[in-house]
Amino acid sequence: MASSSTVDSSVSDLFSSAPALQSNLGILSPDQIELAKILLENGQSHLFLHWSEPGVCDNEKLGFFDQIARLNSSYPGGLAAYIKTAKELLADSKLGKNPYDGFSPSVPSGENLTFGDENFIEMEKRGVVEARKAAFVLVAGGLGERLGYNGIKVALPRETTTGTCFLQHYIESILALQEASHKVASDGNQTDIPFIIMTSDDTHSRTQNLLELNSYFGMKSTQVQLLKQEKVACLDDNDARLALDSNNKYKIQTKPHGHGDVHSLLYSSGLLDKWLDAGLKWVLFFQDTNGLLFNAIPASLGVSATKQYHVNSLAVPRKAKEAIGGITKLTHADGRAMVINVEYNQLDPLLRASEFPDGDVNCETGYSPFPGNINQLILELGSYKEELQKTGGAIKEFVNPKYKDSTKTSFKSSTRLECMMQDYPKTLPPTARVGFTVMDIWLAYAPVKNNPEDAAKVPKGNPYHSATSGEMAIYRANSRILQKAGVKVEEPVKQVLNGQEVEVWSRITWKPKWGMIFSDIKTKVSGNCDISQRSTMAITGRNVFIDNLSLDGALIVDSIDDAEVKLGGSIKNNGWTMETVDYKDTSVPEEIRIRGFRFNKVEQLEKKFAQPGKFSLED
Ligand SMILES: O=c1ccn([C@@H]2O[C@H](COP(=O)(O)OP(=O)(O)O[C@H]3OC[C@@H](O)[C@H](O)[C@H]3O)[C@@H](O)[C@H]2O)c(=O)[nH]1
Ligand SMILES: [Mg+2]
Repeated sequence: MASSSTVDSSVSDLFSSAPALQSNLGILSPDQIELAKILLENGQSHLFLHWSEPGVCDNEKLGFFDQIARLNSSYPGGLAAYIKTAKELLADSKLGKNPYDGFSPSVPSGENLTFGDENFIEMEKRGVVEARKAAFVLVAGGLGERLGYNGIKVALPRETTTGTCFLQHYIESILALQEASHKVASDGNQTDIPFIIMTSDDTHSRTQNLLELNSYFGMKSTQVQLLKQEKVACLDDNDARLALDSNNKYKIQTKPHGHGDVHSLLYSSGLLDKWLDAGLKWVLFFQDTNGLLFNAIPASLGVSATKQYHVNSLAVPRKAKEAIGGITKLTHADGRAMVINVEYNQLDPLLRASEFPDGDVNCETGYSPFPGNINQLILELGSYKEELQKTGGAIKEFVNPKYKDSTKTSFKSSTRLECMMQDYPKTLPPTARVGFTVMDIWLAYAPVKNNPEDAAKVPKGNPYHSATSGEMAIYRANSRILQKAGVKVEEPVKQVLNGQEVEVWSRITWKPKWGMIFSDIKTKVSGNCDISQRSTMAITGRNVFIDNLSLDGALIVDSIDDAEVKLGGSIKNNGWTMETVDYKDTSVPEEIRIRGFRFNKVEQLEKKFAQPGKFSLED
């Protein structure tokens, strides 16, 4: 037939552009030949230039196509779509095209929450009611290059008073919310809150091991699910020619695609339908190392529910030039408008190119007028699924090549497309309800991103985002929350640790099940209580009540749920002192030395209540 012979001749034309591949067609399966066609049709014949004759390196050749098959299936639209988008974005980048062309930025207005006031307390209660209809998604595929820690970030201690790691704290927080939510549920719905963790080849097996070694920190193993993101192909030039690995010419170089992958992974996992069927309503996304995050979750979920937001981003006041994105209203000349994160490296040029000639600077409040994105997103499940059905979970991408010179014709090293989860709203229709919720930094945001050396160089007044500041922020938040609940917690002292000046507050910690929301915490505190600055207090039990307690030293209390324990009276001991440690001192474990201090447990009152009943400290 005429038509099939045309096809055949165009196919053989295609393969004649890569003779080394053509001579190897006999070792390839029909599927592999299809993949080869896709590559050739998209300008990738250079990949086969060095291929040896059949019989030599055949296993490597099959391995090459295994990798191509993975790269093709893990990207929405496959490699053809990846290469096409790459060509377009590289051309725009070469022209220096502004990604926000036609849009002018302005300061958006959002919901402001003040910890402890009536509205905040109401929002928290509403959030607890909603929590049993939520699923949590942690993006933890990043290497944490800025921190430079050798392990996975979620295994780092959130604080070293108890040594609880981030992942344990997140799981215990979700379980505490689940339990609190089931308690107030009127419909008898007692489903478990799903917890999804996005990993990558860099973090997957270590995350899995951490969970298994610790029995999932108390969660059912079926409640937790890991979704691994794949890396994407690197690009060598403006024609989007895929880059070969310099050590193995049968392998494509790959790099991470960014946290935006979480949307296509969720979409292709089939979980969204499952969740809708189970009556879920919210998907909450969060990042690997914010130890304060769950202080902000209940109230902001309450805001989402009250305002019926399809998208709610959590934000905090932002210092100019701080490495967090700015939430910005972008209005197009044609009338379109959206409220979206502008990433920290793009905010200054965008502002300078419009009505903000000074760029990214603080205003009279001492903060940038643009709220800082902490990348905690609450999405309404129904509209989320509808949107992903249209996009397949694809998120607007960007490319950031480092050019060799101003001709922008070659790169210093290969580049790749990237995407960010907070760019999800970019494709939403104008009818979507997109909002954001601003909270105090001390309450809601203390990420661990910077290594000690870089943290010490952060401009004065800007947050360090280090292991030191991350831990100190936990003590500050807990101290302030107890102050607000009526405890006289002594004011902090200033100390320099690993070259960073921080406030050192009393080392107060508790388990999420002790107090998840402020109204619960208030029921756990009564009478005249005071805690001195040099004190340590760790509560790991649930029904523990602080009542007329005066603490000057260290107090560690654990109890079973059926034990009701009163912490009262005057407790004084030598306590735990803080010893400074230099981050360069490799005789100290890495997770400790990056903090710049460790505890010397000189003396403490340690109590464990393992029997049901009512007790006080004297028992
Ligand atoms: O490919 C990736 C990259 C990153 N990640 C995860 O995404 C999270 C954020 O990664 P990074 O810490 O590198 O992000 P950045 O600090 O560059 O910026 C991010 O957090 C601060 C916000 O203000 C920014 O808007 C947001 O992009 C981490 O939990 C990381 O593990 C992935 O899961 N996969
Ligand atoms: Mg990053």
